[in-house]
Amino acid sequence: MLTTTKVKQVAGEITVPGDKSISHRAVMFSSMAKGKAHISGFLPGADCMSTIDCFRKMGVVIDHARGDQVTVDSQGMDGWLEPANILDVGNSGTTIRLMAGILAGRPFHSVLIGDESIAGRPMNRIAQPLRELGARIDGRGGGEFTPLSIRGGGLQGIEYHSPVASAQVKSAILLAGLQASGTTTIYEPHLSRDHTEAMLSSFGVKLETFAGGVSIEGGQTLQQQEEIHVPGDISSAAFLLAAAAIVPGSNLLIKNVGINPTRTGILDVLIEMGAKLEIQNEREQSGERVADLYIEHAPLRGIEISGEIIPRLIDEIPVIAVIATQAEGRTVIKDAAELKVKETNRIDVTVAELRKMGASIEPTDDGMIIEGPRPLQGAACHSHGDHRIGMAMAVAGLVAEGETTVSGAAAIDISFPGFGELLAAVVER
Ligand SMILES: O=C(O)C1=C[C@@H](OP(=O)(O)O)[C@@H](O)[C@H](O)C1
Ligand SMILES: C=C(OP(=O)(O)O)C(=O)O
Repeated sequence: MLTTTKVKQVAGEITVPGDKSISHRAVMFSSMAKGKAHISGFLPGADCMSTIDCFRKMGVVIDHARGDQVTVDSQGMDGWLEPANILDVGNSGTTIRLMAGILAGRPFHSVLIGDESIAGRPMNRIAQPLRELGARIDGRGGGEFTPLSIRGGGLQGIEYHSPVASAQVKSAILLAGLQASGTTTIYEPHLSRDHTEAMLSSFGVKLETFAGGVSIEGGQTLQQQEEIHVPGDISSAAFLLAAAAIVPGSNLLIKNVGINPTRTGILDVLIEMGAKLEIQNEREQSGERVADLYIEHAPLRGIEISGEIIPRLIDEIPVIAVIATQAEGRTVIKDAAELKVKETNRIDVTVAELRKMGASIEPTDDGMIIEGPRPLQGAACHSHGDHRIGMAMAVAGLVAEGETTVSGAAAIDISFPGFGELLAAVVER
């Protein structure tokens, strides 16, 4: 259980754990390449540990002796063993969908399962295009749900128009396309995070990105990277930025955060809402933009958030709703129906939990509407097993009268181990 109470200030200089999306890909791509890679800044969260576990089951030697340091030693994809047992992705949507794309190209049989939350998340969004590429994929409910059974190999490139702006869909198809004959092209309605494209490029794979999509030529070999540096996760930084944005008198510096433009919607939103935010010391590291983020509290106003920005802040919406409760006026979040198929239905769960604290928040078909500012009262909140909900409610507790308890806080370890301790270190009571 995590408990928070009203604080006087949020202040300090901190770093946050490594980026989850980039950590997954660092393990995946160095396992696909032949040779040894060292990863620093790796996120030792439960989701990325699930990814490590899957590759170990195929014979890749992965050493994770210290928190954020990982060494991968692989024979390359052609040297992987057909897994003798099921591959368990735990709570990780990124692991199951990207693994499915990778395994679709392997000439063997594999079975992917996950936890209860994964069991309810849609898989035909990847299984159907992977079948078009030639993989044999089946699962419960006509292939929509886990367990997913994959018999891969013999792929042929396709052209695919994705109905959703999803990096997991795009990545699964690109990773299968890399193992197919001919060209694979994927079009997406808005640009989703492009860490797969960026990291594949640093492994020497040629991709062609253009407005609306990306193409990959099959049969290319990944060149092992000796060193991969993972920046701090902007999606984790978002909870601390939100805390500083809503608690009057706050000032916080978060160093070494990834600021890939496909992820910085939260920064655009904070600036538009009126927070004083500075992006300092911008630089490049392992093919990704990195910077230090400085934020000061300032009066906030409600805004509309919709369209192309949604995929650039999709995981930050629960905490954006928390910020909106403290902003003057109405915040409208639209075009975010994808929230319904995350670890929980994040529209319903965000609304239910924030209402317990006295927020004025209405769910809509594709988002939510929040009226602010509203004084919040401490409440008995629940993560519903969703890390981002747990952290969002803990942040809301920093401006609420009385005590806010978050049960099911263990889920926070999925993406942000040490969150409670870090938050405690920057608040002044
Ligand atoms: O590719 C990734 O690393 C991710 C993509 C997003 O999911 P979708 O692709 O389903 O939008 C995001 O919500 C998830 O946390 C991580
Ligand atoms: C949706 C998320 O992750 P995943 O899809 O990998 O489970 C998340 O981290 O908020």
